[in-house]
Amino acid sequence: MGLLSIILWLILSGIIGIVLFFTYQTWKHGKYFQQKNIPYLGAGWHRVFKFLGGKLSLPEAEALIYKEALEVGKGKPIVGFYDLTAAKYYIVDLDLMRHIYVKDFDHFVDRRTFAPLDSDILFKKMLLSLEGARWKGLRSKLSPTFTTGKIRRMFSIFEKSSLRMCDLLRKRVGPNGGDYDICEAYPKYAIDVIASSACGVESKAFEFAEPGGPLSEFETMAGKFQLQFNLVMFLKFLVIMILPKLASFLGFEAMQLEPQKYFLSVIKRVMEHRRETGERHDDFLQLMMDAQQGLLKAEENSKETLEVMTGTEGEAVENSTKNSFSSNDELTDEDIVANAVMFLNAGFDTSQSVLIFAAYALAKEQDVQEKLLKEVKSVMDGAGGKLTYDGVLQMSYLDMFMNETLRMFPPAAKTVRSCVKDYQIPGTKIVIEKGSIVTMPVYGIHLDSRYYDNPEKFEPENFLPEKKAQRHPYAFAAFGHGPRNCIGMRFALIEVKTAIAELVYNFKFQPSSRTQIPAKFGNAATLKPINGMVLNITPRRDVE
Ligand code: HEM
Repeated sequence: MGLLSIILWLILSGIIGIVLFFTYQTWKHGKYFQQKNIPYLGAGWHRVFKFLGGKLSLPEAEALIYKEALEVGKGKPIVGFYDLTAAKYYIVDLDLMRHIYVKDFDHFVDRRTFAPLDSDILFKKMLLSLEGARWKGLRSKLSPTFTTGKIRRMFSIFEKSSLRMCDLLRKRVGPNGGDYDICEAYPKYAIDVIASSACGVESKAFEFAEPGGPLSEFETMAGKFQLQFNLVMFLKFLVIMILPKLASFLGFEAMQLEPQKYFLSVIKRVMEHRRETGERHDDFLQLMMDAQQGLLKAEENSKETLEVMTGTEGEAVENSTKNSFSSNDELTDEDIVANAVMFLNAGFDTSQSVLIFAAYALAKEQDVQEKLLKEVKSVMDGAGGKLTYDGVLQMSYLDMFMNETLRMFPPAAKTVRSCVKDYQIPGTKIVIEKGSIVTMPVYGIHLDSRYYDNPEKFEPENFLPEKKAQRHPYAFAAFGHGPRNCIGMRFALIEVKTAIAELVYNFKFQPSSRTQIPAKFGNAATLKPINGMVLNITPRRDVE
């Protein structure tokens, strides 16, 4: 037998081995759910092949899983499913979600565990990936930095960056307007805001804005964190999830090492400079440095800090849950740097995603844009054309508009929890065992006609106070819920509202002949259009 034949046999045996492995796992998990009398969705090979063949984007796959889960579940609150890495409980009932997110949170403190790889130097210290008591300690330390008072002090950062973005748009479309791919401007805005507010540095994103020219170093490095799922990435993550030791041996990383090292050195330098000079700034880095010194102690028990910490407003959280957050852990310099990078990463990707689809919705729904303009103009004209923090809070239609954008285009299609102690589903005999993974759909419920009359239609009125009051509060989950929800929610909402208010005040958005309607999604980690977002944008003369 020649060498070529041996290689071919080895490859063939490998493929057969992999197919047999996944087939066995699919069957094994099916048995597991069958014994528990839980409907089983299987591994969804049709979805996997369509996704790998480019026929189904990640968000579309999520929407399909939800649809199939409702069909297979036939009214049951929970469905079993195997995602090629583990068996998962898929929750389709909003009351059960409330239990998992909030009421019985003590059983679901962690996200999905996957051992951080040796190469991920910062990842393992980030709030996003920490677990148990260490996560609780850090969440309690970071919560005072995300209250509205702190965000108000950062407003000048949003304002400055949004004006820079308007200047860029004017340059690109000229005085008479033209077609423009908004996917160039929004990452610049998002990185400019988050560089100043999280890392205490200027991103220079708007200074490096020659068409076709290089991006600033900061923007380039942040861009390297953005994941695009293709076959290679899919296989890499499969190995990281199933065989973390092999992944470490092969030098795989969940988060790219080059930008981790870059941001580590940039932020450490800023911290050293501040310590040497005593210079202070209104940003997260300063707040974390203050927390390290114990200077935020007085605020740790304020009502708003508790709301940020537990992700709840007016929702009952067990006292045991609240109390378990207290921690004497020191905040180290490494913790500060890791979490500044995490804010950068979490804020950069999600905010630009929301802004892209907000602009798309404005262009497509001209009546919505007119209503929004009316509100923005009345508030900003009253302040001499200036946007203020209080002005943004006054804009109730803008608030509804942003929520509707987040409903139809949530950057994260699902949330995940890991069960940390056995949990009996209320009213049933079903026990979710410790170590199991629980998935809560976001995109699916946002498009469910049981919760929204006309879910495919963009209608900010869905968020009128009376409509919200009639709806289950968990039918909207763009920021997740409960103590493990998005800690940056308040910050993110002001950030995107500021940008949209400035843009609507200064420009008219219309579809161009190159606008893809309906929008088609790509396979980035957060919701993104597949081929950019070209819109027709015209400066409004009456505000020049
Ligand atoms: C519109 C923008 C944003 C959206 C839609 C968003 C959405 C989310 C979602 C869905 C989660 C998971 C929640 C859960 O599991 O229940 C999350 C977690 C998180 N987000 Fe955001 N996010 C946004 C912006 C930001 C910003 C600007 C920051 C920081 C400055 C941030 C920091 C975080 C952190 C640290 C976590 C993990 C919290 C924890 O594990 O305790 N996010 N976000």
